[in-house]
Amino acid sequence: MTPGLSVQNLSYNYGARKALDDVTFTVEPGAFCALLGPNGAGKSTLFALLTRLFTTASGQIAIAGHDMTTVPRRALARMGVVFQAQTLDLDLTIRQNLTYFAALHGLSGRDASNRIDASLDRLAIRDRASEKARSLNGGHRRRTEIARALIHQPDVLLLDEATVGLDAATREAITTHVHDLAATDGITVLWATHLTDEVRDTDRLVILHQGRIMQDGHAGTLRGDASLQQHFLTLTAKPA
Ligand SMILES: Nc1ncnc2c1ncn2[C@@H]1O[C@H](COP(=O)(O)OP(=O)(O)OP(=O)(O)O)[C@@H](O)[C@H]1O
Repeated sequence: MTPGLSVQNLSYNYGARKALDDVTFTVEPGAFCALLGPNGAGKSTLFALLTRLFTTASGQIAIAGHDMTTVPRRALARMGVVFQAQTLDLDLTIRQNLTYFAALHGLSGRDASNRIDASLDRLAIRDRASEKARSLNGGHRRRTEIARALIHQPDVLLLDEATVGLDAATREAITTHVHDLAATDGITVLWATHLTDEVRDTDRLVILHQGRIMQDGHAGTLRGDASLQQHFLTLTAKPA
């Protein structure tokens, strides 16, 4: 079966600093994969490579079977992205934000508006569609960004620290929404975080530390009898 996401032997340096060192993992279609790493692990660098903000001659990336180096437009077309930094136009309504994004993907008219409605429904925020983004709280802004990332019906959804700055209840709600996108809609999800409470035992888990993959498997199996928090701290603890 073609993986939803495939990363093979990916390395990246900032000058002399190695940010990613021979990173290899694949995510099966429709799986929720948590990419867990402390600050500086290399998650943002990996996202920059996955979204082609950066390119590297070292290693391969494929999105739903499309190679990022040889057919980048096809690969990018199959991907939805939610970046760490907020990217809505606060002076536009939710619907206007999504319509603008749809147009960038060549979608307009009834097709665009049907897809926008479906995406807003998926994140349970259609009733807020005519409000300006500025009037929404952080959780609803994030939901809008996730809805926007779904308009072109991607196979793979990448989220980089999507819950940053949100309170515990809102983090839980967003995490649940995104788990549902994998479980119900069959979207392959890569969820980058440094927060162990966002990872469920049934999730696929890739632990990244200092640019290298430390562990890759089922979260529940990897943590064993320890809490994931304890397990993660033991793996990534810096020597005093
Ligand atoms: N522009 C840059 N120049 C030099 N080094 C950098 C640059 N950007 C990142 N790094 C270094 O590369 C490593 C990986 O950084 P990266 O931002 O990818 O990690 P991260 O896991 O996303 O961390 P965070 O959660 O803090 O964003 C770190 O050691 C960081 O200091």
